[in-house]
Amino acid sequence: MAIRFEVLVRDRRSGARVGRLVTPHGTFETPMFMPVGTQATVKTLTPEELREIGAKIVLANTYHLWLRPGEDVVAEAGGLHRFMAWDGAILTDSGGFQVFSLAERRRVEEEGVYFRSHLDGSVKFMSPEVSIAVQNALGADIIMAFDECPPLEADRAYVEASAARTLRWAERSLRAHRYPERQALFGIVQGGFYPDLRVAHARALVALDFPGYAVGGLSIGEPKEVMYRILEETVPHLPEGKPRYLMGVGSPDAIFAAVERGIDLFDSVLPTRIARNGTAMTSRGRLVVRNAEYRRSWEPLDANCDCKVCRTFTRGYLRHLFHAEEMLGPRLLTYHNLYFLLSLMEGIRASIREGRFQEFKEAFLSAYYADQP
Ligand SMILES: Nc1nc2c(CCNCC3CCCC3)c3[nH]c(NCCc4ccccc4)nc3cc2c(=O)[nH]1
Ligand SMILES: [Zn+2]
Repeated sequence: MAIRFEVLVRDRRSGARVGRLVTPHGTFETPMFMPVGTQATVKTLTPEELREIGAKIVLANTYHLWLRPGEDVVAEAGGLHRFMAWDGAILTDSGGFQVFSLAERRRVEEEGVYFRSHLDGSVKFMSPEVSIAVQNALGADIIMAFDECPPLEADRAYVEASAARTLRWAERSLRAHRYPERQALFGIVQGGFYPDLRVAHARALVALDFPGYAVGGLSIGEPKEVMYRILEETVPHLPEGKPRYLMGVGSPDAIFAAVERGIDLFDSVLPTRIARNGTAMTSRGRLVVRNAEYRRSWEPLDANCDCKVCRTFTRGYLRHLFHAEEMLGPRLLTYHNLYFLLSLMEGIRASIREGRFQEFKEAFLSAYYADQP
């Protein structure tokens, strides 16, 4: 078994649960947030810093690494873990979503997707077989089936046809997978915002007996209530004893809502992306360090955070770094934002264990969104 998962504690008032996920590169408890390291690096941080902040599993991207440096190069280095010197767990996305969100002029066929590389404009072709071969070469502990995430504005007919094709692609992904004993292949549930299509797709994927399941096709601009409703309709049809991964979600409110609907794993570029733009996530909401009000502020980013950044630097200094365009600015905010999210996950796990998840959620969200309308 490439991975083992077991539910340790169930919340009595919601679908929230604490689980334990065992991988060849470490064991950790869920719910868990997975920092995104698209091009084999969580931007600006070293693997040692990732360990310091408590990261247990990071994401890398098939699409990017296939185009550059090439999966053959990474394989020659001994695989992703050796290449990036990260001995924790790694999950690679299948590249489907990135083709649809990055490449220009793409064409989706039964065979796969033709598109132009965003790097040099050359014509490329990606399919379940190509995606799985690349993910097998990269060597991540968890890999994803090749899927299509339909655009937000797709109509029911398109979504239905796309989900049916994604199901056929899921079967092709399973057949193409060469190392099921050491890389766990997760299926990805699609079906747009149509509960009946979601349930049918979930059941069909469950019949294929994947070791874990992702809920895809969400967090693409739909209202949060729509996402929450789709989770309510979909998650109950996924096996209780297998991990559930909600793709592309990383804001505190959405994380809480998804945890209480039974989600175990999350990923988002949000904390690292806004950090590089100078926005910190703090216990009292977002804080834009560039603001003039912090020019002479000698307090930490977050008085309730015990991370190295909050124990060492002040808001005034961080504001200066961003105004001076010093590279230390994005580094320090990335370090803090990931620490903040990873400690939020620790708080969620503890609250589920102690039967006070709802209270923890209300207290955290009222402080985090206090000043916002
Ligand atoms: N295969 C697949 N991947 C999806 C992803 C990518 C998840 N992160 C991958 C990492 C691997 C490397 C890159 C990312 C998604 N990300 C989002 N929303 C993110 C929205 C967002 C965008 C920017 C900022 C914040 C939120 N929805 C997603 C749906 C799917 C999907 O159906 N199928
Ligand atoms: Zn901090």
